[in-house]
Amino acid sequence: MDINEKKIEQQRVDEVVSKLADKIDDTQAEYDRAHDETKRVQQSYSSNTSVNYFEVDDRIETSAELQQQRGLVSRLTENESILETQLETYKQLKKSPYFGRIDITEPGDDDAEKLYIGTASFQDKSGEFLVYDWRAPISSIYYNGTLGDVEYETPMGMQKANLKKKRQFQINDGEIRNMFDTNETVGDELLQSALGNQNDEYMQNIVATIQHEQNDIIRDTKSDLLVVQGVAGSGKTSAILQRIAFLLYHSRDTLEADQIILFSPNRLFSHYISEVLPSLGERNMRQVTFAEFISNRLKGLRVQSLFERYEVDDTRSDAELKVRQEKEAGNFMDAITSYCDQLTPEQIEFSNIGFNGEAFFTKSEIRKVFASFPAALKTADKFTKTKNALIKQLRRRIDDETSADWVNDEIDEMSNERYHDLLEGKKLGDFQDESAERFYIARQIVTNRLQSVYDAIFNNNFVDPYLQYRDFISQYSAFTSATESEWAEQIKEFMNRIELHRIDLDDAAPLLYLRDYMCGGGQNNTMKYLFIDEMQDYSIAQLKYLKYAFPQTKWTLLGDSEQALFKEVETPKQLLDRLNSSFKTRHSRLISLLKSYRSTYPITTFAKSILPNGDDIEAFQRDGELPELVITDNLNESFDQLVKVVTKQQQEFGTVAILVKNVEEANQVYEKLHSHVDTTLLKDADRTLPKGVLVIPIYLAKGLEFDSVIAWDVSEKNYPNDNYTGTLYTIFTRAMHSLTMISVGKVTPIITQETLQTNQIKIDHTISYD
Ligand SMILES: Nc1ncnc2c1ncn2[C@@H]1O[C@H](COP(=O)(O)OP(=O)(O)OP(=O)(O)O)[C@@H](O)[C@H]1O
Repeated sequence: MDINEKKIEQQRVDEVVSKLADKIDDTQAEYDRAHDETKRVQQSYSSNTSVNYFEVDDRIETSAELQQQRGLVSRLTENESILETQLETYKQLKKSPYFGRIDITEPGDDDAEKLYIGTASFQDKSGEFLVYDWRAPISSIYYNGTLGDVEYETPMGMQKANLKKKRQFQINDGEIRNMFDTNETVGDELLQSALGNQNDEYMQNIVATIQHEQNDIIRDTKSDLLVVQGVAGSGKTSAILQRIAFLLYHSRDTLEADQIILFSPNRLFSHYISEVLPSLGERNMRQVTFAEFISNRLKGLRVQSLFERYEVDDTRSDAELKVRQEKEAGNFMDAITSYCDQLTPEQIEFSNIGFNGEAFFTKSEIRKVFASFPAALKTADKFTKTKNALIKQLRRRIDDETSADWVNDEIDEMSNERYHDLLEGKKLGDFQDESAERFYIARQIVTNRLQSVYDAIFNNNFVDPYLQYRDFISQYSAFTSATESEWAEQIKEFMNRIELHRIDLDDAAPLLYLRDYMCGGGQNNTMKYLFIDEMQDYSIAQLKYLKYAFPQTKWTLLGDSEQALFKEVETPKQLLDRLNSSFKTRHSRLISLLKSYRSTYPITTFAKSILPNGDDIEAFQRDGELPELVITDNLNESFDQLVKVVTKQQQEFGTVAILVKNVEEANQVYEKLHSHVDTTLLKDADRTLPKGVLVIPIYLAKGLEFDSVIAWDVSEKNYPNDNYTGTLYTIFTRAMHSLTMISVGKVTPIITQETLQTNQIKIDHTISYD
């Protein structure tokens, strides 16, 4: 490109950077002022709380004043945090103000307008946009349009324009490192350079290089159910994160970050992606793993995690697997719905509500209340009415108790502070006289004492969901592929686990659904968007439960049917058919991503060769070494080779991940390795991903990537059949730059002779790195 052109662009960058510097100074001053103000109010707030509370009037006035002050402090803090975010955004922009430029003409106007696009928008004092946010409607031209006539969507409808030029920049610390004009979505040069970098502790945002098909996912605002089937490394996770940032911008008046929930595969992954949204000036959405979410709702029970389940999967009997398959199907959940709809009072497993070791409400009292409502009402409505009736009875008993001696004694001995706390929210004039106030306080005391009874009613603890689930299964079992005795055995096991306060993953979603649907609870109506990454790891029953739990959400499901661990690979079509028959949504859309960006060309080419439909996957053209396969005669030799490979890889790469099948293997490899090389063994509970040499069971490495991957023991013994294709594929595709496989003896049949002969990999029997 013309040297002069680059000079002109650098001048513009300098101007923008200088204006940003001014803006940073102004915002910093404003922030400092806001901070001082908050501090001042907070100080006067704490001195106000120490006034004396002896006189009734004073007491009540203080309470009202305090509330007002609390409101003021929270408004000031909010203002302060807005300024802080702005400051952070301007500082980021100053380093790299933009990455793209588009020159467009509007219909009827021949003068081309130059628009610069960056991670956030920036206006000068006159209000002129020096940088457009990448999410602004007009910026979509940068991602979608090729030169010529283009259209972009605005709140007022589609607009036309003519795209004259598209230019890309790489700007670091205010210096243009690279710039070129392109007609593509985003030219390969920039992408090459982004992908050539070494792996980082945190995932990076990709806004400068978003690809056309990824842009479709990011900017979709119409679908209620958006399903993305994307091959490994195709940018699914990246796309969801930029999508969240886009939605927060697009619906900024109506959508908050905590109305978005992302179900992620594991905690390491949560940490790995945690910086993407802040780097775009947005707050993180809520993030949770499915096991965490379920455990929260089943307090008191230890829910089996997906990892624990993988660990015991090999030991499951056929009967267990058959029953499990039934429990994971959509039909099972549908049957729960009908079962609950038809329950009679006699069939419901009520239990006593206790207090101080005695029954406060007996189950027969509760059943009687329940049965008093019209049979035609929905079961959940009858539950709500039952709860209201019980709460009414509880209130009456509270009123009766307020004049008890113990209550009077407690008031007399109460400190002023406590008295004041109990008066919280009351205003001057709310009480007629002192005895009314005393009655109010007495009521508060008894209410607090009986809080556990109230909680038990509120939380539906007057029904035993486990016995109810057992009853449901005993009715359901007759109509399934498993025999009644097979079911009976599983129910027994289920009840045994409950005794030990444990529950298997496949029982958790149906049990919760039964409890919540029957009692009419467990729904979150404020959440607006739900994202599920690695959707292939969810059963339809689990998805159905989430659909019930978040009825008002739009769904984005992402996954790769080929990366299903420890089960046969399901074709995308099969997976989608299952989803479609369960999610009867009005606007659903399927987007397929077939291009893989993460790994080098040779790694992707090899990895896809083990898949039945691998030919559909397109490898991004990035050079690298051929994957290497080391075959040894025995375990000891394999460990020796492992040490050599690790030592060599370490010289070149920041992270070397040894990916293994399960915890047992992880321990074994770690034990052998750590005396030779500094090694970290990663466990389920780990939340951060260190650099260096790591040993990780594959299910913990889902969604992650590493500079160099060593696939441990890819032998026939370890991966005997097609059930492991998805597992191996997931392992291979974690590698960004280098992949080495070590096999103790004969290689797994998943890597076929044909693959081995087609010269896409380097095979060594005994390799030496001397
Ligand atoms: N448009 C892009 N620009 C730059 N980098 C990209 C782009 N798309 C994807 N990448 C990079 O490719 C790698 C894989 O992306 P990501 O993890 O989002 O893929 P994925 O489909 O979720 O993968 P998997 O299913 O294998 O976990 C990441 O390093 C990501 O930064």
